[in-house]
Amino acid sequence: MEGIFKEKSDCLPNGNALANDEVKSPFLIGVAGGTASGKSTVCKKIMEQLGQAEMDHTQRQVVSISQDSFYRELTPAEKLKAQKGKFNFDHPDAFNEELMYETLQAILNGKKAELPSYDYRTNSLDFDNVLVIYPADVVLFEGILVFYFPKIRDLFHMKLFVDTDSDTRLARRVPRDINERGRDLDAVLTQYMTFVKPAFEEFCSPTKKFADVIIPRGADNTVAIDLIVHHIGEILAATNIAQHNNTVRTAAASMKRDH
Ligand SMILES: Nc1ncnc2c1ncn2[C@@H]1O[C@H](COP(=O)(O)OP(=O)(O)O)[C@@H](O)[C@H]1O
Ligand SMILES: O=c1ccn([C@@H]2O[C@H](COP(=O)(O)O)[C@@H](O)[C@H]2O)c(=O)[nH]1
Repeated sequence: MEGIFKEKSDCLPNGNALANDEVKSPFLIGVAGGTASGKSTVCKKIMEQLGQAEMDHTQRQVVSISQDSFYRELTPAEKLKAQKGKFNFDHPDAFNEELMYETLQAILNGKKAELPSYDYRTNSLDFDNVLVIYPADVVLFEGILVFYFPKIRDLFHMKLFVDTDSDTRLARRVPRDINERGRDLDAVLTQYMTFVKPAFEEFCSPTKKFADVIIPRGADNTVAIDLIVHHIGEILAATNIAQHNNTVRTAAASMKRDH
């Protein structure tokens, strides 16, 4: 997975072109929670309420990325295990921690990043479907273990934990994995009891204590989402004012120089 980062944001295609060496360092929000707790749905709602969802992705001020893009590539033997539902995708070792850290660092340094999507049917990264992350003002990073790795946890400016009861999560995971991830009922339940539930208790649930905001009931919690959206809106407004002031300063300096 070489070449994930592109050069500095001078290649930014939207109107927010950066002046000279100015770096667009985003506000990074981590969104953790158990499987099927509603992490992606919460991120989607936040994007929608900020008017970002319908925007072309090159123009967005808020972008959402998933920890699934950082599953490490499996050896042939591990692939065989995964196909039989016998590989533990809920253990921290299933992720490429170093790449995740470097990528988030690069994004924080205003670089464009290209992330593969994840194909749950083949248990592998899909480099034909790449999500290009342009420098943004707010970046949401969601996944089951985004608060597990201390080095990564320390990068977040704000940490949210989506706290949905485990029966509800299982009831959502079963139809989702069958309909969207190509699994059968038996495999979903066996994987859940063998790996997903024990790993949630050992690795994911203990990270709730690191959260700044816990969102009970996930996307149903409209009050919590409204408060978070309001906070992000204030960050974006402050960024826009700072960018405007910077543009005015640069224009004034260049007029003075030309004079
Ligand atoms: N509040 C909700 N009410 C009903 N279904 C939901 C709700 N939130 C999520 N879902 C459904 O549950 C499944 C998992 O949600 P998702 O947001 O993908 O969870 P996660 O990203 O935590 O795995 C999806 O099929 C989604 O449509
Ligand atoms: O190949 C794979 C990779 C991951 N999983 C399961 O996915 C969830 C994490 O995704 P959520 O959207 O947060 O549910 C994790 O619990 C893994 O068990 C998989 O089944 N196969």
